[in-house]
Amino acid sequence: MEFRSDVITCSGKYSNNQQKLFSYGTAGFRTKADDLETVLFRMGLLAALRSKAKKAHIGLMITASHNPACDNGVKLVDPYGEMMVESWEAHATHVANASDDELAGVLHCIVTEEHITADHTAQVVIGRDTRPSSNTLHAAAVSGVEALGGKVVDCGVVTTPLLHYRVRCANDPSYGVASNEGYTDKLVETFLKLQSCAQPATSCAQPATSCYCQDLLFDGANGVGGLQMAIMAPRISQALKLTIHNGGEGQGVLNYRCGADFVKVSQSWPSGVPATPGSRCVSVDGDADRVVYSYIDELGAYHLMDGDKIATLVVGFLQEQLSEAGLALRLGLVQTAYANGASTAYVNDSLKVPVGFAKTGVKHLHHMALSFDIGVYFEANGHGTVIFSDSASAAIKEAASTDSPAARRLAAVKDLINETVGDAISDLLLVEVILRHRGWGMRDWDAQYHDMPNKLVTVRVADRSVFETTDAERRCTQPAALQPAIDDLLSTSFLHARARTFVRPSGTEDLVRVYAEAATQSHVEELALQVSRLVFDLAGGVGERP
Ligand SMILES: CC(=O)N[C@H]1[C@@H](OP(=O)(O)O)O[C@H](CO)[C@@H](O)[C@@H]1O
Ligand SMILES: [Mg+2]
Repeated sequence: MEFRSDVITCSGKYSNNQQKLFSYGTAGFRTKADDLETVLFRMGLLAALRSKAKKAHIGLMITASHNPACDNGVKLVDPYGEMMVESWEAHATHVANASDDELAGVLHCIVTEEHITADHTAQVVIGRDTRPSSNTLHAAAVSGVEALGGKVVDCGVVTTPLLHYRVRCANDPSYGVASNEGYTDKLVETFLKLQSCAQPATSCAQPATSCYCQDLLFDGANGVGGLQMAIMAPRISQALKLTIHNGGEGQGVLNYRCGADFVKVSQSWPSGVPATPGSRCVSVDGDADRVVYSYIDELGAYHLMDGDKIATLVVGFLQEQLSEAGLALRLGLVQTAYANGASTAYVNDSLKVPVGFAKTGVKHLHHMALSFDIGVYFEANGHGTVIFSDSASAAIKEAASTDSPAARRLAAVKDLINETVGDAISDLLLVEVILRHRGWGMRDWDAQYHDMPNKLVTVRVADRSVFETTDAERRCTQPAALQPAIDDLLSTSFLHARARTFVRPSGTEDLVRVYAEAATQSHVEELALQVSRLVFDLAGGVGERP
């Protein structure tokens, strides 16, 4: 293939004039939007090459998720709607950082290494979020795809999970209709079907005694999730009465003091949503791939229901349905080190469902979840979904053709779930199906287990690349002196505090994260402080010592 320099810079319009180095991380490229135009053009080029390599539609999503409105980002999506394979992340980093003169050489190397031939016309499915910069970046990405003779399927302003769905359907029509309406229809219709057949479970045999409440406040983070929900809410109102706040129609600032990330990190109610005792709220993030719930009890106290609470609810439900349907499928949960220890203990000890631990970042969780017949995976921050193996799907389908209500419910639940990636809207509909089925109010759900007090803090160091971890990031191997010092702390001052702590470098920001969990809040505060100081002292902390 030929890469003429005027073509691969769009006659100089997309030149690399930057000193800045980009790195394709856990969430693709993510930084200040002003720095990204050439990167987006080049990701258009790369997406076209990936499409040629796979002879399939490839996805390109323009978003910076929960980051501030001034940021933006891009990530590529592989044919089945999954995150782009790790081996191409290095290609992405090389392409983004090449000088204009180097670029043709870098693209040639990719073509050779990946055995790409010119015979397939590239097809790239592009979506963008509501950020002001997304239009310009979209134009750059389209130009990149077209520069290599590729075709663009433009999804417009969509949630990240909708884009993943569109890519999957474009390559695998059995998954659903490849349009934005197809996604909406699939979720709406399956949800309504499930709500009508989800009778309260045996523990709550009388519908009259159900504590389930149909009223739900929706916090859209002032982003694209609110727009999508505005389309769906009227169509599901007979089963779920959603009131949309922070809806993304331009009245509030994206992700500012609202949305799933704000709610999880600050453990507080989102601004822009009326806070009245007894109310419950679901928050999604800026691109609607994460979801957390909150409620205010009758006494006015705030409660967070994070990704761990959602995961345990889903695992318990699936386990019960599998058993009722007489299906012996291997169900498992995948968490990260950030999962609250009480949630892990609940799933392991009470539900007797195996729990695996993966590194942070959904691609790692997704990969591990594939080892189960039905793999549930969730990050504590609310990003997660359920995936079904082919054999599990076939077994459920077959059982559903008999008159087993549980098997039919499982089959419908599988349709409601977006298996490609965590999907805030699909996940929240699933939560509502389960709560209604169980006849549960928020307190019932919350009572499954009680969170251990915990704290997540950050420390700035001169060079976070000196950190190395093992055991799903739960232990630090470099800097060498750090883990022994942490172990010493745990076996002395915190010996009887049921304490757990770990340190890992962020994959998305220039800092190191310290997580601490213990029996009491004061132990947690002290542990987080002591470990932060160890990091600062032993790993080149910069700025003020914690
Ligand atoms: C503790 C935490 O919430 N970490 C987040 C954050 O990763 P870091 O590598 O910790 O910066 O961003 C990731 C991408 O959105 C998300 O997958 C992950 O859960
Ligand atoms: Mg997100």
